[in-house]
Amino acid sequence: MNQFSYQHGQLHVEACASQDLAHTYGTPLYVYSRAQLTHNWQAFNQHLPKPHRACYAVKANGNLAVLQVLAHLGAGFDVVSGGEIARVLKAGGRADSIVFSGVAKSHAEIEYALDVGILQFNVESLAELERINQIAAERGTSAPVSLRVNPDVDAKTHPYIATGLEANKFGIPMRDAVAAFKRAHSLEHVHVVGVDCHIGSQLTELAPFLDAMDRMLALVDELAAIGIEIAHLDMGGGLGVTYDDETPPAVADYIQAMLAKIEHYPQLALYLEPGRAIVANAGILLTRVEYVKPSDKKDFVIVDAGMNDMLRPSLYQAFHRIENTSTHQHGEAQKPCDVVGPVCETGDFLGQERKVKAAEGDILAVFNAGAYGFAMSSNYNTRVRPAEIMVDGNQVHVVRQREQLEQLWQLERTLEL
Ligand SMILES: Cc1ncc(COP(=O)(O)O)c(C=O)c1O
Ligand SMILES: N[C@@H](CCCC[NH3+])C(=O)O
Repeated sequence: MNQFSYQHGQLHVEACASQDLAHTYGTPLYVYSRAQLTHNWQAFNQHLPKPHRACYAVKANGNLAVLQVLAHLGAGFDVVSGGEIARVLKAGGRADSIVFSGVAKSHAEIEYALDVGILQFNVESLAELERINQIAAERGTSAPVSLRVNPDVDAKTHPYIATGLEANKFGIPMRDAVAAFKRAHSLEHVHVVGVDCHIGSQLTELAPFLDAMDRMLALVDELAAIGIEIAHLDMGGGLGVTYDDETPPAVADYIQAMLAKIEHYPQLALYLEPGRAIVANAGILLTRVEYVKPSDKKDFVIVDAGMNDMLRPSLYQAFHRIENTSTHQHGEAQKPCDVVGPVCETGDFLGQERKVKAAEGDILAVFNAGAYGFAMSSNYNTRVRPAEIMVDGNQVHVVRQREQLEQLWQLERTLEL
């Protein structure tokens, strides 16, 4: 029997395999599935025939093996730093498939992106536009730019991951958009290829996407009327996944609804930047129970993964399903428990008020951990970050070694006062 399967749309690791993996590779441990990653990618790709395209948002999970799988499948990439460009290239991704987002692109990052020849800059302000033009001029070249416009649409998601409201720092306000495009059109060393927006992450309804698209298309019409032709309409990422009981639209419905809107725009290529929807359910986090500390109202299940390994629950009060993979633990606990980590913060928890029955040494699985899991990990509390492995059929590959405490300590010792 295959030890790795997909149940309820999520990577499922047989109990004995979880124990083996935890034993062999140590905990905390991120486990990714190549098959699920491939499946998720295909769901996007099959509905986006050329010239449309999906550019995977590297920030969700920048593991080189993950990027390599996607590069082999012909993915484009959405990046937000020079480091992410370097990773994509290292993993075999094509420079001319990269869109570069982010509000604070530095001189060095713009130079690097121009030198490797990316597909487009998603420009977030007039000041950035001028900087790109100047750097392109110094290099005797012209930069492909798409202007990120803030459509002022409520994405109905957690406020920290809503990006398309006027109050957010992202993009150029819609009322300034036409003037910004005129300016871009007039500059000698940039050429306008597109218009872009990204309204937020973990969206579970279609309406905000379509609302934003209507506003973007009205802008495309307005620009056409003054002779500025737009080739790429980049609608960003944001499609949500089921962590608990959310019911986000299916990928096919989401894409088809968008393509229907541009039916009468034969010149437009639709670009999407999915992150979470590609990797979230392709990953789990395995963690070992260190102690169980009873108290009157609830128990604390203290595990070896903390907020430095998996920040989402602490930062967004995000829900991740947690299961005990140890076979002797059947049924639900009598009392609710908080699954908490080793970090010295009260907000260091993976789950609260759960009914996880657990004992010291058990291995718990935290589901849907493939997106913004390892990617947001840190060395807080001078803790080492976990290893990452990828299962490919019944084969297991270590795709990032666990950091070693000795190395971390060594680094500390080399720091000079
Ligand atoms: C510009 C941009 N594109 C794409 C994404 C990916 O979003 P998601 O992982 O929700 O698909 C993000 C993150 O929210 C983003 O800021
Ligand atoms: N880090 C967020 C998603 C934000 C993506 C960046 N715009 C999360 O874990 O849900």
